[in-house]
Amino acid sequence: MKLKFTKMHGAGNDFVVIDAISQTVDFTPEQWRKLGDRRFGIGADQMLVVERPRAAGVDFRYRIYNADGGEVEQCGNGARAFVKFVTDKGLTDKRAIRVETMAGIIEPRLEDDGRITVDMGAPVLEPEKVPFDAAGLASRPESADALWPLDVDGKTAWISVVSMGNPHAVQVVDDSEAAPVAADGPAIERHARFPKRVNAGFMQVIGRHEVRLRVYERGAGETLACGTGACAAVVAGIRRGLLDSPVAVHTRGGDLSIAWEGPGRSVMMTGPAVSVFEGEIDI
Ligand SMILES: N[C@@H](CCC[C@H](N)C(=O)O)C(=O)O
Repeated sequence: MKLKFTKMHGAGNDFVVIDAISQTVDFTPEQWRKLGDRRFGIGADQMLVVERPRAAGVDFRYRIYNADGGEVEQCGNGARAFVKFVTDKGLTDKRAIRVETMAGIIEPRLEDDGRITVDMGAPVLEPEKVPFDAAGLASRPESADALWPLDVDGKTAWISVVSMGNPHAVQVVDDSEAAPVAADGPAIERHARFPKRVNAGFMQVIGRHEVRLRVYERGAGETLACGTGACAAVVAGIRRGLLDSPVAVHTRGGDLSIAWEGPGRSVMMTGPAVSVFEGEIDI
């Protein structure tokens, strides 16, 4: 079949976005992998699928597939791309949209300056719900957070665990550019203590309102930016007493602004979304 798509990115985290309202989309993991493949397909970190809603009181449903073909719960940069897509395609004229994801309902809003703010919901901080298997580990209390010792190829990484609908392990490093993202990222992603695998964040604190962040993403490898990773890192930094809201998060692909007023409150993420080109592929 011929599939119409739009290639987009949010701070360099790139997406193939597909309208599944006007097209039938029911692909195997192999087909998702082909779409995400940078040599044999289109190439993207994630594929985003826009569908009609299932629940009452929401505008759309959107689904997320990693480049490895697996469907996942949440994608922060993708949520912004989703808003630009449905707006540009004339699928809605609302500026505030309610959208179902596998992780629940999120509420993105198109700002006057073209950036998009997403209410990403409240972070989940209980290790077992991330999920993280903490059995037998002694945590190190740090301000309101608990750091967990994770054995990574014989070294100990002290991590915070946070779910933004999807799982994150965040560690603070002295220099994010020198951090062992390529070496340690895959080992953390598939560490036995994370039964659903995990996104591994490496955060350098620049000041109380500013960090640099690199993320080795579950199912995609290191990306130029990770929206939920930025939310999780800021939540961890605030809980550790290192940061105050709002926080500017510098990634290799651009900047995001993250605000969080504390436990039980939503994390608000603001950033760009860009359309790059449209196309059609045989799939
Ligand atoms: N790039 C995303 C996260 C996409 C999903 C992630 N790789 C996972 O498997 O949880 C973002 O911007 O949040």
